[in-house]
Amino acid sequence: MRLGGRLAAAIDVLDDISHKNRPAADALKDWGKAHRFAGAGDRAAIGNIVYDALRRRRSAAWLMDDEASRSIAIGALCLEQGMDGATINAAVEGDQFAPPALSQRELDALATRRLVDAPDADRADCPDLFLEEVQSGFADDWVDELAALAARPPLDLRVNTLAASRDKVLARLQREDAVATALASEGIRIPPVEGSGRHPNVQADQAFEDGWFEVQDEGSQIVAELAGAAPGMQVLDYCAGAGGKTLALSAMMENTGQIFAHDAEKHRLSPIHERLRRAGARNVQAAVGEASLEPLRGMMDLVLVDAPCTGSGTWRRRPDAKWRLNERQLAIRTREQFEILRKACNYVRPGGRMVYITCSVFPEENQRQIEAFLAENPEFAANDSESLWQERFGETTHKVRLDANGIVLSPARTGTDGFFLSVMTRAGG
Ligand SMILES: C[S@@+](CC[C@H](N)C(=O)[O-])C[C@H]1O[C@@H](n2cnc3c(N)ncnc32)[C@H](O)[C@@H]1O
Repeated sequence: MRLGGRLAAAIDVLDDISHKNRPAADALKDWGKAHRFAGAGDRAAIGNIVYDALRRRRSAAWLMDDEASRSIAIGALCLEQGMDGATINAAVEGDQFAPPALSQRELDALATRRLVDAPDADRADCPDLFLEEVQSGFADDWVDELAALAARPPLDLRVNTLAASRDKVLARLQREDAVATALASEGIRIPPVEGSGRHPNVQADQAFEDGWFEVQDEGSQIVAELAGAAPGMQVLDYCAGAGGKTLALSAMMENTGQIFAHDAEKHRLSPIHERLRRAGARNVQAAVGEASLEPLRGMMDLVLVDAPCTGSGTWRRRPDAKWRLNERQLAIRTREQFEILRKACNYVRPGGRMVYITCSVFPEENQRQIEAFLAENPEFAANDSESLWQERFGETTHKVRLDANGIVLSPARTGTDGFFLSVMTRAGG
């Protein structure tokens, strides 16, 4: 397929997403099924236009002075792939599968409008509903932070030290421009894709099957490191899900001690068994439902709460979720998070730690939850964020946002997805 056909396909997919309010991955999958002739390169190129248009929906619409699917797809080609109206028109000329060439009105908009002149919320590609949240979280940096959350993400891997070393994995992935991550001690980064390219399918490599690495954003690796799991500990991973953090903790504990991987929903936990097998992790047992945890009350050195959240910190990877999120969903998540904190804290032993994590950048899900929890539970106190960071990452504090009750990671500061972490210690012990 040429650019014109890819652009037409991306516009169809964007229409499908917006008319049916459905996830981008589902719409792309359906398009692929209905167009089996399209090769992997075409699918990747179409996916890039769709995801770029969703990440940069407001800025692309501003540039084109119109918010239709066609306009945001063309705007995304200009913003992310450095094209202009004349280049696009030259590429679609004579292509029967292409959408109509850019009109004079569209060419004029592209020629005269510059993103630096756009209103802040457009430059930030932020939904109006959540402007207050991000402004209160990021203060003067909110436009830069949200713009970074609208950029293409890298592909990050965590080396499983139970099976390989970082040097070994780096050597294996030499051809993929893989480099060691700046902060996470076992992380490897493959840079964001350029143009119509795609990331390598690292999960098809034998090294993945042999358990050498997992796909995990560097931010997720950093918060797992800051949780402070150590060999021999008794750990409850209260919201273990598919086990991304569980696997990181297991390696940090060198396969010793015990991790109870719990989730309220059995189907959420089910992928963990295969992942544990591949990683060679032997210090983890799965636990479904609160009743199974009764014997652990007051016994855990560490309770990890990787809470269900809006995922606003992962908008680079799931930009469609950014536009689907509403205030009701945020309210449901915050209620759940507080209830989970109330329950999970019962398993911490005197002198033990509870670690609260979200992949959200909204203070409502982060700092305010911790303030409310600490006010209700005076036997818990937040650990000092600066010492926590420095113990693990030395003097690199300029890169990270340190609040009284927690640490915030973000694409603009730490080059990671957005994450929040708070470590709280229970009195006694
Ligand atoms: C952010 S995800 C966990 C991701 C996982 N820790 C990882 O690193 O891959 C949150 C998980 O919390 C679970 N959850 C939701 N409500 C819960 C509750 N009341 N108790 C325990 N787990 C819950 C969800 O099923 C979901 O799997």
